[in-house]
Amino acid sequence: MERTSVDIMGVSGWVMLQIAIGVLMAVGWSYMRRRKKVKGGLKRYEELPGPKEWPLIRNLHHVLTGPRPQIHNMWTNLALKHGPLFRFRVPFKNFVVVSDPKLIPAILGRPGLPKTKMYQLTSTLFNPYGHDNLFTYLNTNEAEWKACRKAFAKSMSPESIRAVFPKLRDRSKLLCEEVRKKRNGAPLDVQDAMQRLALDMIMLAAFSMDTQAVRFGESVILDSLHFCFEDIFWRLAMPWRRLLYRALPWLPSARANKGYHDRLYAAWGAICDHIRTMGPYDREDGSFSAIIGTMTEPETGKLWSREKLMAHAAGVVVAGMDTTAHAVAWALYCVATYPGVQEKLVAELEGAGLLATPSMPEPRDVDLNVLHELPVLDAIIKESMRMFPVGGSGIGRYADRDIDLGGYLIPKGTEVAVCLHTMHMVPWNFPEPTRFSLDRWLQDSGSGAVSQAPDSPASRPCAEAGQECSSAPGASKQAEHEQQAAEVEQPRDGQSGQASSQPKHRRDLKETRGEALTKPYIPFSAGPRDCLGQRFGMTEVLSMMATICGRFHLELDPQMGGEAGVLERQISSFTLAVDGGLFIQFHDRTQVPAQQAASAAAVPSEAGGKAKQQVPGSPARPVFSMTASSRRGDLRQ
Ligand code: HEM
Repeated sequence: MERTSVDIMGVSGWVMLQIAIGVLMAVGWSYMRRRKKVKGGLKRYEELPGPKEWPLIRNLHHVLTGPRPQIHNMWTNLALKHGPLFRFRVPFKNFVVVSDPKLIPAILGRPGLPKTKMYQLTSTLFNPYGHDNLFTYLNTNEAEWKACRKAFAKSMSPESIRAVFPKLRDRSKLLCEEVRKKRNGAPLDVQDAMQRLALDMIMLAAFSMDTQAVRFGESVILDSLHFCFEDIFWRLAMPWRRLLYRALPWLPSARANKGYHDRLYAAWGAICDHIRTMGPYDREDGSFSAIIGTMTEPETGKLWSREKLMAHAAGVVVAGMDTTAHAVAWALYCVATYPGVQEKLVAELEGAGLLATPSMPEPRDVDLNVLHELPVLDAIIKESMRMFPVGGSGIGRYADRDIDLGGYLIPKGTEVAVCLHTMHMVPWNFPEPTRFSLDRWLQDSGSGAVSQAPDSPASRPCAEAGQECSSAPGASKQAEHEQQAAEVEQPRDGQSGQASSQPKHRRDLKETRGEALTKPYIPFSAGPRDCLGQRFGMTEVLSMMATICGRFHLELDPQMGGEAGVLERQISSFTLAVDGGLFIQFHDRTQVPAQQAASAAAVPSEAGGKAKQQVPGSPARPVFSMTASSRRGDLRQ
């Protein structure tokens, strides 16, 4: 058949014209839509600064390069290049990364943004039934999150902490005895040792259960947790892994995977049984067991099911153990590594009667009041949590609607990351951010005595929020309960028109809270989803540090390769950690050689600065460790 001149490859000119018009209309519609959205003066997401994209994979190469997952460093380095608000895209996911404190209220405040779905990936750690817990609920408007947050907050009150404090202190002393007996002077993996101590502490405080992990025997919870954490990361990298295990359950790795998960769930189950057998509980009992053991379903009034109890009990153990352990491990690293820091701390502990010496092998017991009077220790912990925030790689939120962030229109569906490491390590938030400096947190009265600077970046947010969280573990925190309750009961956006009906102190809290949210120092996050256990966690960290540093002189083990070696081996895991272990030598102060004691007594005027050089090639010592990576070996088989 003869074709007309406008026939192209068998398609008539008329059809071609219609397609062309269709394409033009689609382009025009999308252009108009964008124009309409950016009408309010907002710029488009695509206009945000950000790293150069490659075809198809976009920015994925940034994640895939490098020997270890160091998401925190990646975000910080990109922020240094592209500024406090930048875009980052991988196939099928758009991110925006924020390190401008002024933008935090829109993300972490109220109404703020919900947590990203990534949090729910961790639910396999807590129970096999898919129940959520405080950590994995995505939205602050979920009734269950509100009820749990309000109820659990009671167990973190100053009175509850005071009641369990002797147990916490005695457990730190037990760890010190074990190390003295078994590993004096030998390299100790402080990540492992502090996980053992933090596990014992949370189990004793929350459930009155004694896991005796500090005895350095086998720990089912720690071993299984390490494996199950790793499984989550492997599932992210290889989403088909779970299906493969289901399809081929006889594979050795599938069997190992199931075995570790089963053992973990059995351990959580044992906690639930213990909670139930300890009941019935007194109405006045503020312990975590009592609170969680009496939680009921709002519809039926029945006690929580065992499965749900398991999700929440496990959630508190996991959230409270790994974070505290790594916070202490990093603080010990700072004491052992940065010049002048240990000497300043020793002088302070000696002044408070907390230093062991050959003539006084058992120093005074740490108590809550004395912990409050140790500004140098407090500053060390704060500075260490600034440079090494354990929730380092980020607080993940999700734009559930189009939002205005810093004058840019962030489209619905974008992942919004507030990386704590980036917040703390960029010069627009902290001058000379890579320098470890206690002076950020201390003021000198002129007489040589130091105290906490009243407007230090840490004290401001807590004091203003009425929390006194990180600096005053034993202080009276009047109205805290009401505040915690107010947080979950009242919206904080000031839009609801309910403000005038609230009691005055609640309104004050609400007003100051907004400002506190714009502070750059947020190791415990900020806003309604900030850390539930921060008061308890800081009490643990302070008492562990005072007890350990009062009894041991610390030295970073030469195998770590000094500061550079440690920084190179950092990994963004559930918490910011050191791959392969963080080895520090613990030298008993009651037997410190004379020459070391003399150097410890010399207090330099300025603590901080660059790390000491380690002596290479020191003699090999027995290594006391059950490091994450040695456990990881199983998984790679
Ligand atoms: C020094 C120790 C600790 C640090 C640095 C820390 C840090 C954090 C951070 C950054 C978050 C926010 C996580 C996110 O949104 O992605 C968080 C949440 C949480 N933390 Fe902690 N934490 C510590 C100790 C504890 C302790 C001891 C407990 C319990 C006893 C605890 C329980 C929780 C819970 C339940 C949440 C979730 C709260 C919610 O979403 O409503 N934490 N923590």
